[in-house]
Amino acid sequence: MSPRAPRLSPVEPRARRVLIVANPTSGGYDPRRLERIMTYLRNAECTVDLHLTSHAGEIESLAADPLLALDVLAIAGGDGSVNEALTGFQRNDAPPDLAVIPAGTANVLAHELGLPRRPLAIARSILAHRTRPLHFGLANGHPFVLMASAGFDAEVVHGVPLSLKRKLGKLAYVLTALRIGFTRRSSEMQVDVDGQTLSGKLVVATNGRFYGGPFVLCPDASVTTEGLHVLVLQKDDPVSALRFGLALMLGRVHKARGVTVMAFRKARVLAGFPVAVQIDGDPFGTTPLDLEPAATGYSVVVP
Ligand SMILES: Nc1ncnc2c1ncn2[C@@H]1O[C@H](COP(=O)(O)OP(=O)(O)OP(=O)(O)O)[C@@H](O)[C@H]1O
Repeated sequence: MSPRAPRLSPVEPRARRVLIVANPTSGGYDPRRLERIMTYLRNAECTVDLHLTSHAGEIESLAADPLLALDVLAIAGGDGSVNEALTGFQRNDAPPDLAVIPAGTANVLAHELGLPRRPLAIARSILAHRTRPLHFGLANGHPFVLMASAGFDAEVVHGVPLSLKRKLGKLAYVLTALRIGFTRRSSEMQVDVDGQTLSGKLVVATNGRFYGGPFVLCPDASVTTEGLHVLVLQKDDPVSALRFGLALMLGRVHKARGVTVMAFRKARVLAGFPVAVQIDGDPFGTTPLDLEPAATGYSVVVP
């Protein structure tokens, strides 16, 4: 028996044409969950298609297609897959609204937007088609929806083997941090923030509140509000890293000793020799790093 169609009031706007693009390699990919979402949508007379990616970069190309003719492009994947969609939208003059079906390793954006995980609730929110602006930042001109950072955490993102990430999920990051944390060479970075110069060992430009899942990094930030914040951490030795890690788990890292937090419009991160950079949980080369908010946001479906 097919699942019951979600009920909507007649006045609510409806999504009628939906394309779900799923990354089958993402951490929590579940084809049965997608099937159920599609059944709910079809029962509510919505035209829905499913496209499974076969390689990285495919979501970006699809999202850039000006002939998509969709109400909603729903990305079933993690934060990296959503990042690809935003990158594609940058080249699309009339992008559809974005929806996110959370299925990644950390899914920070799902926490930011308070997205549901149950298929019926996801289908309901897509059908109801209530949207908010999704603001994002630019790192060397490339979109990031959650954060861009340089230093130890980016080295971990660069160093975590994909097979370990698939097998252990978030634990793979902890093990990689322990593996490299005691032997790495730390580097001092200079951060020029709106004309002010700071220095530190780890620099995180964040568009949202959360980091690494449900952990609050910057309570004043929100992906649905314009603007970015930067956190500069003065130390990254193993003891300090542990202290900051514990503060993060308690949602107090922004108040920790040795951490500077500020809202900014333009920032530039420089180092004596190249330091690893990550955006939205994926490797993104090395410093220098130019950071700024994007001029406009895209519409994203919210519950
Ligand atoms: N079919 C595919 N094969 C290989 N890589 C893909 C494919 N489709 C998308 N990708 C890439 O996989 C990267 C990671 O995927 P995604 O973010 O969806 O999952 P994740 O890594 O488990 O989650 P998270 O980013 O939350 O940690 C994306 O940046 C995307 O470019």
